[in-house]
Amino acid sequence: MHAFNLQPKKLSLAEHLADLAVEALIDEADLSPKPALVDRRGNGAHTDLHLGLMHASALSLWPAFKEMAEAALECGGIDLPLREALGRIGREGEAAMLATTGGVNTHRGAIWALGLLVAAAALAPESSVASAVTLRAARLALLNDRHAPQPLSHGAQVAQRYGVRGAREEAQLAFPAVTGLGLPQLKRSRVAGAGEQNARLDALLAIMTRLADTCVLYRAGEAGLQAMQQGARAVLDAGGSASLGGRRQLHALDQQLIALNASPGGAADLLAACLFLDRIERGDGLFPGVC
Ligand SMILES: CC(C)(COP(=O)(O)OP(=O)(O)OC[C@H]1O[C@@H](n2cnc3c(N)ncnc32)[C@H](O[C@H]2O[C@H](COP(=O)(O)OP(=O)(O)OP(=O)(O)O)[C@@H](O)[C@H]2O)[C@@H]1O)[C@@H](O)C(=O)NCCC(=O)NCCS
Ligand SMILES: Nc1ncnc2[nH]cnc12
Repeated sequence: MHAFNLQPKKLSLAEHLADLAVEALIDEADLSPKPALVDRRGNGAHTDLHLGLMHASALSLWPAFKEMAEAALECGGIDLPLREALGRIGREGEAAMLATTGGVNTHRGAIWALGLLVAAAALAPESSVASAVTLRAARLALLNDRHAPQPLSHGAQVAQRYGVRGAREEAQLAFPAVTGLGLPQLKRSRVAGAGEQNARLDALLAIMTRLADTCVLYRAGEAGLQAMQQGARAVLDAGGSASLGGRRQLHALDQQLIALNASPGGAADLLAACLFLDRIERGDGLFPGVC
């Protein structure tokens, strides 16, 4: 074989979906300036995370996403064996992530959301509208994985204390923060000429206006959640990330959330889900070259 083989590699559908999921995670991590999150500027409200670690974590998840898509293709329908296979692969993915990051939780919520969406996309590649993919993902999330451990996670603790819906319910409801807030805002900002990076920031902010982000609640309580939701609303009301007024509000929100130690990690995961669905919906090279 030639040292430089410039022929594009033919990807299987599962490999292609895994590529799209990892690209969505890397695009989310790189997007800047995100309030209190890790980005190209720095570590936001985090002491144990940095951009290189987010990239390494995203790359470590490629085999898990590929395996989830393969499991869906093999099962061919929404049933308990598929749900339990996804749970097992998801837990293995979490272990690979923790081994890569030295024990830091970088993408737990993203494995859950993107894992379900990758499987849902593989189940019916011809039905790639976001609302259809998220509905299939919800049907998977509603099935009870009998082997799932029941740890007292941050999300579970916060759900008990504040009675909010977390990552599990977001998926079971077909990702309303993504289909009802993030994706519509992404499209609106693009149409308004905001530019791609600003449109993605606006999508993140739209998600933040309403999400009960259990990371924020765990770290900063209800005051932190209120600051996140109201601050995100203020950026959008001031004209969004592409406007000077919006940028001033965004800077203020970044400072405020860092001071409160309130990192919106759940919203960041859902932005990655939004970018994944956007690519699938637009068919960005989804099937050409895929075997
Ligand atoms: C069903 C699970 C999602 C478990 O959910 P649960 O709520 O019980 O567990 P958590 O461990 O709290 O993880 C949920 C993660 O989801 C993100 N998230 C938060 N709020 C929402 C929301 N409203 N909607 C959607 N997603 C949300 C968030 O992930 C991001 O934050 C992570 C950092 O969070 P945290 O651990 O709290 O970290 P820090 O505050 O930084 O901790 P310290 O440094 O202070 O210690 C980061 O990783 C982002 O990803 C939540 O963390 C599901 O995970 C599950 O059951 N998994 C088992 C395997 C499985 O079945 N997989 C299925 C494969 S498809
Ligand atoms: N960019 C980011 N910063 C911090 N936590 C995250 N969880 C997912 N993406 C994140």
